[in-house]
Amino acid sequence: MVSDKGLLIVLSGPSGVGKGTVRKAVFDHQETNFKYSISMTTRQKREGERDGIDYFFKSHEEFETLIEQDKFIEYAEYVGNYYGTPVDYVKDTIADGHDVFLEIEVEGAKQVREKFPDALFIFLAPPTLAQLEERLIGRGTDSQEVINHRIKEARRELSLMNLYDYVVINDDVDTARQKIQCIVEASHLERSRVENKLRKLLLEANN
Ligand SMILES: Nc1ncnc2c1ncn2[C@@H]1O[C@H](COP(=O)(O)OP(=O)(O)OP(=O)(O)O)[C@@H](O)[C@H]1O
Ligand SMILES: Nc1nc2c(ncn2[C@@H]2O[C@H](COP(=O)(O)O)[C@@H](O)[C@H]2O)c(=O)[nH]1
Repeated sequence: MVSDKGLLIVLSGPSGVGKGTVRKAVFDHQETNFKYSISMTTRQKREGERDGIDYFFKSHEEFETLIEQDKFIEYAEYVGNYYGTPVDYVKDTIADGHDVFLEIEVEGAKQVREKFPDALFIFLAPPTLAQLEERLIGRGTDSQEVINHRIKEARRELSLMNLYDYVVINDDVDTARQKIQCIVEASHLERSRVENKLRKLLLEANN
């Protein structure tokens, strides 16, 4: 029985689609049981980003040592940098009964699927590629060269959205937020239903 455990929620989608924006809207909107797993990365800190809040910023060497020590649930190289999800935080937080949100790219999500088949996989898609590029430009955090590289990755990532349990189009932040909340709620209800059925079957088998 796993009913006292939290749900692992994986939110993927191309860079700039709005994963962070929508996730913050979900967290701000309701009293949640959600926790956000802060990733580790070797990417340079952007203006305004804080270590331990946006990411845990690591050197290349530090990250590779953590890989050797098996400290990640998943990790991937994306546009020249490593990104990874710390294993201890996720396992402990789920065990404490909290739902944990991961915001990760698709290669990492595939690794999570292998290790946590019961996790919930949601793909956030842009209305169009042109709007995705506009969002990346509008965010003002990356050079045009990096944006071009991210858009190239986005084409590949969009071709893999069928691997996810749900696809939500982020045309409007509040609508996307509501859809994600409904999906999470429905997943909890479904999990309770299956667990109740299992419990009943076990009771019957023991009598
Ligand atoms: N529905 C939307 N309509 C218009 N702009 C949006 C929408 N959602 C997010 N944005 C804007 O798009 C930009 C990228 O959003 P955000 O940083 O949340 O993307 P992300 O998917 O988390 O990116 P990354 O994966 O690179 O961290 C931001 O400037 C944000 O304000
Ligand atoms: N596989 C993982 N991908 C991650 C993780 N943390 C973030 N990301 C994804 O990387 C890209 C780029 O992020 P940015 O902050 O440089 O814009 C984006 O798609 C993120 O979702 C992680 O732990 N593992």
